[in-house]
Amino acid sequence: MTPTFTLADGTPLPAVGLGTVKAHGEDMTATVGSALDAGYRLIDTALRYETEGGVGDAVRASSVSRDDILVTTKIPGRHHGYDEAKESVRLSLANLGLEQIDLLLIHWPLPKVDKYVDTWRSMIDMQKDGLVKSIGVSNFTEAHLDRIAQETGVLPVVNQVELHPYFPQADLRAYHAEHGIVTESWSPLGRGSELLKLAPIADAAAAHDVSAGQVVLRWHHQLGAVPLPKSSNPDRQRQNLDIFGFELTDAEVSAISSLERGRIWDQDPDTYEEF
Ligand SMILES: NC(=O)C1=CN([C@@H]2O[C@H](COP(=O)(O)OP(=O)(O)OC[C@H]3O[C@@H](n4cnc5c(N)ncnc54)[C@H](OP(=O)(O)O)[C@@H]3O)[C@@H](O)[C@H]2O)C=CC1
Ligand SMILES: O=C(O)C(=O)[C@@H](O)[C@H](O)C(=O)CO
Repeated sequence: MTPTFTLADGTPLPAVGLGTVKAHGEDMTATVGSALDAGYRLIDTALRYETEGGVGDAVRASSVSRDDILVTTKIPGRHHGYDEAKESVRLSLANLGLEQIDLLLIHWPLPKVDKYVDTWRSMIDMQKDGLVKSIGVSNFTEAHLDRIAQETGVLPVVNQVELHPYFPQADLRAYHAEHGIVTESWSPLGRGSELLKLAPIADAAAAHDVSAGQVVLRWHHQLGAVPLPKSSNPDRQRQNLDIFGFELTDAEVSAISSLERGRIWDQDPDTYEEF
């Protein structure tokens, strides 16, 4: 069984989840189905990915109990605002074919649009109404988190952010730890880039007789973050979940963190917009 973190609202969150940004032509129902068979219990989707249908089909078809699966989805920029957020959830529930969203996130803060506080208020109310179990955010900076805390008194239980060896996010992780927010890592493998071939990662893989991908995902775990690797390949899915049988040394963790050079895609949450 995959270990879990406990969210501030008491919900257990699996320590690794499956990302579902779709490769061209991919059958997401098959991808999520094989992941559930492999032991994944946390599935990350978004209205914007257009993969909610495949995720929901796989969850409903699976022999794994619905209660044991945690489905995350996200409110896109086009649905920021109090009423718009409710419409977003109505669409997501219909796409997923599920009664409740387990973890709902604001996908990006879009500070220039300046509606993320209203969106957050709507999510607080939807949680009270039982449409949504846990509420969190994605791509929020410390300033965005401070603002929703000040204006609503409610902190997110999760902040899902870009995090990989090129961008370890030490300051934001420290803020999260101080405020009881669990860090989720998006693009945890740097999208399977040349990053996986770099010396500190390849050396640790050889030392522990595991793959480079497993080393990077274990590095996330030892930083206290929950990686959401995407793979449609059943062998890599199993490998990406199998990171709890070895431990990186402090020196290996530091060497991997020292690869830091910044965001890969130049998506600064203060300025980046997508709808
Ligand atoms: N909140 C946000 O703003 C964002 C959230 N996300 C979420 O994070 C998830 C993961 O991020 P993503 O950008 O997909 O990138 P990842 O870092 O997860 O990389 C995915 C790529 O790596 C390959 N891969 C998977 N496992 C391995 C392995 N062990 N060794 C080598 N290559 C591997 C995959 O190919 P293959 O399928 O063939 O295995 C795929 O091409 C997304 O799917 C999405 O759910 C992503 C971006 C932004
Ligand atoms: O995949 C996501 O969740 C996103 O927010 C995307 O915008 C992602 O960052 C991307 O692919 C941008 O090119």
